[in-house]
Amino acid sequence: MTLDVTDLRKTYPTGDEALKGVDLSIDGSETTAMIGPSGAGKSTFIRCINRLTEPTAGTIELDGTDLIGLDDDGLREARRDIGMIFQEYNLVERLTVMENVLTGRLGYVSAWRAFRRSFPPEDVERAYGILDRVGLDGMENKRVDELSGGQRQRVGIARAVVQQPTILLVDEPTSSLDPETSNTVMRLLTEIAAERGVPVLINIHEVDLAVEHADRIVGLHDGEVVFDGPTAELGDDALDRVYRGGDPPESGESRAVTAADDGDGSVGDRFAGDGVVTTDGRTPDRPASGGS
Ligand SMILES: Nc1ncnc2c1ncn2[C@@H]1O[C@H](COP(=O)(O)OP(=O)(O)OP(=O)(O)O)[C@@H](O)[C@H]1O
Repeated sequence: MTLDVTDLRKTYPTGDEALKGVDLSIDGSETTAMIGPSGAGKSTFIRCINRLTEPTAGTIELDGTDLIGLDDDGLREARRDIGMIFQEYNLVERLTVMENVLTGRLGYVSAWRAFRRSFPPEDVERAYGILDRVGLDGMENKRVDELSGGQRQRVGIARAVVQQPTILLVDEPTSSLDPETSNTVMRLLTEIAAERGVPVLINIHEVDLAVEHADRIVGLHDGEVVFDGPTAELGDDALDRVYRGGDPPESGESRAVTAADDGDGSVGDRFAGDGVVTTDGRTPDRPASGGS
């Protein structure tokens, strides 16, 4: 699977230029974390890829197919390949865990089956297997409004994975969760993606989580990529550019110091989001609990 995004631009009708020409290529099965302050354009970028938001200009090629040129049928088919996991889970509250997970198969069943929510036995079997993998075995008949935040996000992961996507796009998966649950969800997400050989792109505020779980970091600032490199190369210069703005490095200049050069603690300990310096790695405005 290869995702090739070229010169992606999005200007909202309000005049907000959320993306100002973003280039990004993802292939293989690496985990890429997209970091950046609030308003940098992270959500807009992910939403443009599966056209929940219409881009203003640019190309988005998934295995050579330009998603921007697709009509409704083409888009529906292409979206099967893109598993989405959302910040607020986007589950149907009054439905059970199993019913929510099976909505991941809606793109594969006929219209009448979709209408009746009637799924072939192999889909149900696949859903059981994935629920087991995300640690929700035995919970398939619970309504999702009875679950904790961490459990809901596991349902969100299972729903995306049952779809058998070729890429996973994840928008702020942990922003409603406490730090420990956030860590568990990130680990689950990256392990499952690796097991299935699927690349994953995760928007995330918390730099400490990005550094711990991602192979590659893309830093957005004000709609532009200001850092793109292996996680080990994310250092102070790069974080300054991402969170405080500033000129991109001149050619020939080292793009970043290594995290190992930081001296008094990890990168994530000092930049937990939006440039706020903390000592415990938490994003200060994150809710204290979400449960697991
Ligand atoms: N529907 C919209 N209409 C108008 N402007 C929007 C809309 N959605 C986002 N924007 C603007 O686009 C810019 C990028 O927003 P976006 O939500 O993509 O950033 P973000 O990096 O995901 O931020 P956060 O981390 O807070 O979610 C911001 O200036 C925002 O105000």
